[in-house]
Amino acid sequence: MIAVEGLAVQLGGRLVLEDANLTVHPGELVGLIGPNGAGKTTLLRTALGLLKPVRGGVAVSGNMGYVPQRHEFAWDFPISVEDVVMTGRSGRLGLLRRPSTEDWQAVDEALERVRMADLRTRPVGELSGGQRQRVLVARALALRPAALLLDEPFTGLDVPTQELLSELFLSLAREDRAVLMTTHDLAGAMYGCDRIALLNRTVVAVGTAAELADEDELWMRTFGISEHSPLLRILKAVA
Ligand SMILES: Nc1ncnc2c1ncn2[C@@H]1O[C@H](COP(=O)(O)OP(=O)(O)OP(=O)(O)O)[C@@H](O)[C@H]1O
Repeated sequence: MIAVEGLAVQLGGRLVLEDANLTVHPGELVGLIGPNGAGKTTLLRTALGLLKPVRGGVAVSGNMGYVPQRHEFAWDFPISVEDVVMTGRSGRLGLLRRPSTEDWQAVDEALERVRMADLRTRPVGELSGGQRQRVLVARALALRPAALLLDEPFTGLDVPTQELLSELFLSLAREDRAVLMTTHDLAGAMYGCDRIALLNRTVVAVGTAAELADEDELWMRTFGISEHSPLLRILKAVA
């Protein structure tokens, strides 16, 4: 479970998150959405222990896997798919220890899970955007996490690839993991997630697509859009 409780985080002398509350249960995929600067990355970085809250906190039961934005990874580094996934075990490995049979088993499992086993010896620089995203997910899965944090996994991907990944994330959740994903693809999140959390300095609302689709005021306030925004119609269509 991922439990965000009364979370307040200050950056550069300014409160960027204030009294944020959100629970992600094992088995569910929750989409964290909000405008630029809403505090999505700040919330994830706090969950990872990289930022210290001024109040409240984020509690995670069990191992946590983190999938960073694709552009944060050095794809031109000459390294194979399986070696990148093995770096997900490095917390366990220590810097110098050789991978054990159990480490390789975990890597094999993770590669199978994202359907990348046949490309395991391929240099990562030769992969497509969708394949790279799968590699990053496998790397996070290599630690066999109970919770998974995904930071904007759909950015720059075509619609069929987004849909395949969305199915993958949902099935990873169904295997009893708590999965929290940030995204700017609002329609995709409404369609593909179990619940949506609207964030703008705090968690403004949490609910299923059906529960949130008709809350025009809420969307207008959170995203600063007008009542004529096509987004409002799109949300109703996908809910
Ligand atoms: N190191 C920093 N120092 C001061 N302010 C920061 C710092 N990092 C982020 N901020 C501010 O914190 C707020 C939240 O930023 P954050 O990156 O969490 O938003 P986000 O929702 O992830 O945005 P985006 O959708 O653009 O990625 C923003 O107003 C941002 O300017």
